[in-house]
Amino acid sequence: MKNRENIPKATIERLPLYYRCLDKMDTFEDVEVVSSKDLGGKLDIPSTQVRKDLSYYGEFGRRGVGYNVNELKKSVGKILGVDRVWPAILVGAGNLGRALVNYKSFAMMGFEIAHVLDNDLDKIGNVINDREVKSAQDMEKIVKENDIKLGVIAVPSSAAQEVADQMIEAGIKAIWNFAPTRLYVPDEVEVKNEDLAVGIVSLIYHLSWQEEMEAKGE
Ligand SMILES: NC(=O)c1ccc[n+]([C@@H]2O[C@H](COP(=O)([O-])OP(=O)(O)OC[C@H]3O[C@@H](n4cnc5c(N)ncnc54)[C@H](O)[C@@H]3O)[C@@H](O)[C@H]2O)c1
Repeated sequence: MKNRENIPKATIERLPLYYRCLDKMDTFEDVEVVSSKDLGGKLDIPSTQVRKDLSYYGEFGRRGVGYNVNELKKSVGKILGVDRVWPAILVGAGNLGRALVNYKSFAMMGFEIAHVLDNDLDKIGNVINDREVKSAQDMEKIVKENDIKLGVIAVPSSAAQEVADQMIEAGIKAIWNFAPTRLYVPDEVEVKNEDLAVGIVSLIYHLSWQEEMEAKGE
């Protein structure tokens, strides 16, 4: 395998797509062997790119035969680290937080929201998908006792930085941030921002552009 630092970001971002596709073929479609052309075809990725992406991590499959789906799924899962389930804390048991805690398929992606925290006394003690909402004041204790590295932020933007700081202080190393705000974190902490509004605004942009074209008769 190449030094991980030299692997292009785009390759790393395609790996979860390969993994999800291979998992679907393996678990639900009973596919045993797949070619790079067929795998790429399902994801709109050229076969040459599929082979190049995988070649960064080793030699998989056999020329002219293809990849064993189950073996490649396991290998890609191991590379991604989803061959085990990473426990996470989620802070903010509001509308979005509840939806995330109720989502059942995160385990397949290698993580589980193991603890839910909030600072609202009316929410602390409530149960969401078998998890009791705990006080955000207990964050450090929960993170340390359970050796948790992953945190999910589902609080309003105004509270997101404060929550991120608390998470980092407690020992969290990677943050999945749903608050539409930039977080300032030390270099060793990884942040993935999930700004849902950006997706819908770009769709609206296309709709309004189409309407403008229709109005002009183009
Ligand atoms: N609801 C959605 O569909 C949606 C979509 C996109 C983005 N978001 C973003 O997700 C975040 C949450 O949205 P929501 O609709 O669930 O809001 P919400 O008001 O329903 O829930 C926020 C929760 O965070 C808790 N909270 C606030 N400050 C806290 C703190 N310092 N420590 C611990 N808990 C704290 C509140 O008590 C509340 O339970 C927001 O940043 C929002 O912009 C939400």
